[in-house]
Amino acid sequence: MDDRSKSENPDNLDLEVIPGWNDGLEVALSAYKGPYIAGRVAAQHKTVCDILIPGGMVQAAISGAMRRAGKQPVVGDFVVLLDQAEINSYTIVDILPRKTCLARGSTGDGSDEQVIAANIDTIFIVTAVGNDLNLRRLERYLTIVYSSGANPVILINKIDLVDDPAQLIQETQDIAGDVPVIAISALSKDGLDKLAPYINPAETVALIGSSGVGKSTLINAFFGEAIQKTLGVREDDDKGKHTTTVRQLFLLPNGGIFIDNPGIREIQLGDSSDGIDRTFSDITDLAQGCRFKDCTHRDEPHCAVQRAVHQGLIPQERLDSFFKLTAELTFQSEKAELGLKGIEKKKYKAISQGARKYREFTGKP
Ligand SMILES: Nc1nc2c(ncn2[C@@H]2O[C@H](COP(=O)(O)OP(=O)(O)OP(=O)(O)O)[C@@H](O)[C@H]2O)c(=O)[nH]1
Ligand SMILES: [Zn+2]
Repeated sequence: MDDRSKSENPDNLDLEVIPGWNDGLEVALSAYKGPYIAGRVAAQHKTVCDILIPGGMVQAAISGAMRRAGKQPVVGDFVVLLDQAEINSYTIVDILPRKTCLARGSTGDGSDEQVIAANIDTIFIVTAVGNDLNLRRLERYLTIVYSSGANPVILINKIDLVDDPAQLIQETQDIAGDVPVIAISALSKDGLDKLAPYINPAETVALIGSSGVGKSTLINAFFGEAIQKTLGVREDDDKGKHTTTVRQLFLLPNGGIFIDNPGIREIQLGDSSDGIDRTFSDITDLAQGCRFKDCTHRDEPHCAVQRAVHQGLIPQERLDSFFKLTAELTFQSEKAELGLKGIEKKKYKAISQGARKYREFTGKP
């Protein structure tokens, strides 16, 4: 194998296969005949991507045709590269089908969707005891993860700060359905062993959660040592100096893959009624029993959802959260359609009213 434009191999970058590669991708790639190879995007820069290929890391820009088609690879993508040995370069010519797709700002119709990362299998939603443990916020994150197609796992961090976490875990499990809820302390490393079943060879994981919940601490505690040693992205610039790129995709010792980047860290609710339906499957299931097909579950007669709330089967706060997330999606689509700034004001008014009602209802600040 030649080593043109390949980075120096820092640690065990001697990959024989592309991390996360599978038979389905092999089939997709087989449509390409000729000097094409596959790779996986490890980091995205302004004009080029760092791409893992068997044997190392290369940099490649996207082809003109892809640019014109508005196709932009993101971290985690499997791509097809044109290998132009004669001019010492690789060009990204296609993105192989994405299994999952983490996006923000979607209107649900895909028009202004901004994809942040692709092909993540499992997303750890990190929250922490104390102020951050907000069930409504968790519903929001669950919606994001379901929309992406990845499997959610909820982590309650900083468990060292409470005496008896049982109730917190139960409350969280109540809104989480089948989603695993795991109590951990990134600081004392308590419970970290329970994450292992979700980190499997050739599977890709990522963390989301608000600022301060302990994502960096967890990465250092759980992935840290492993990550420092692997996939150090070092490149030689043309003067032979090393430049360090921001790492975004890491290989774990068991062959698992971990993706971390600022876009994922900053993700907010973006997407798709599909995610809402799954997060609130209790409500959408009940809605089948409403008399009116277009029931809004607010004040229609014979509303099965309202009935369940009155019977105490569904907490009012959960229904409010459902309303809020649904309204937010509608808002995003309206905004995209009309491009009106004025809607922003309407939104903030509605949200602050919603928040006030929530406070009145729960007595929580
Ligand atoms: N008591 C306790 N503190 C923790 C734990 N994990 C993290 N912290 C503390 O929480 C603070 C925030 O942790 P970070 O790891 O920086 O949080 P983050 O989620 O990465 O925050 P951003 O970088 O803003 O996204 C730090 O002071 C940590 O030391 C834990 O398990 N227990
Ligand atoms: Zn109804």
